[in-house]
Amino acid sequence: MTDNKDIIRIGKIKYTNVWPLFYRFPTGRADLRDHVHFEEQVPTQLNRGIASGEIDMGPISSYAYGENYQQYLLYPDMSVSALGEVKSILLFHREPLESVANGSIALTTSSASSVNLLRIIMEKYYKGKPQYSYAAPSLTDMMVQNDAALLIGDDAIRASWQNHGYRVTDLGAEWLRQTGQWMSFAVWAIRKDTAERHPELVKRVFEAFLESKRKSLADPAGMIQQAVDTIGGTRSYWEGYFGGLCYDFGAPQWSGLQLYYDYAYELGFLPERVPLQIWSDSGRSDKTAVRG
Ligand SMILES: C=C(O[C@@H]1C=C(C(=O)O)C=C[C@H]1O)C(=O)O
Repeated sequence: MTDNKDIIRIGKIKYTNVWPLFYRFPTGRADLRDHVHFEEQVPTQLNRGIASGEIDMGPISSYAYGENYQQYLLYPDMSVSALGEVKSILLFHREPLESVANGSIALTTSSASSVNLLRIIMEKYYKGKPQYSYAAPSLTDMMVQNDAALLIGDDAIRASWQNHGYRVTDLGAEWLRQTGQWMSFAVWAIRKDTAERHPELVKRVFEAFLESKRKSLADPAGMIQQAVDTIGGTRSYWEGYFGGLCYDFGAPQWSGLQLYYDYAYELGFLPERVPLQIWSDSGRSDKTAVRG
């Protein structure tokens, strides 16, 4: 039985990319209604919130899991991943990447996974260490004093619709080109102490997320219309956007993400090799599969 006092604080990424996992989440269901509370923020805020314990679980930057994996487990079967083009992880630049690699890049303050994916790509494949600075996500302002700008999420989507005249590199496509691998940008992390304290509720929330994913992807019309109404663009744009992302998290995604962590470790961004600790429905960490 779920204790009446049980409540789980769930982070929600403030971008359209996570909608399938939330759009049909059965928030009003009797066994969830008083037990889940959502906090909507950009990824870097959620990364900090879950690390400090203000949030119990939810999607965070995959890089943030790597920084603090000792404290977390990962739900299987849910992520924001792509094999190739993402459409919302975009580097805008004036010159070819070979020259950007020795130039200056403005980075959105909302990202951790994509920022470090960019650093990996620059160092490993373009042999460069550009000068990085953080900036608010405005393409026009970021390009005033820089050779390139990294945007993610809806900021990247909106910028891609501007008549900006820059070259655009989709980092998911570039990662696939260089490695042949998947990339997972967001993973669903649960604090281990939460999984231990509320095993039943953590299982119920897992099933609720999967229900939302299944229903949203099977019948995406309402979600797509809401994206058109709130962000803009056409129905066919959003069909292509949601269709190009993958919300699964299994062996193919694990292998791409493990390579990303291995490179981040090799280049000295992360202090240790990162194991993928997957939650299993006992909710107990001692029964949890460890990969990597
Ligand atoms: C696909 C995306 O993935 C995101 C990128 C993240 C990051 O770079 O840290 C974190 C979560 C995801 O929302 C996107 O934002 O468009």
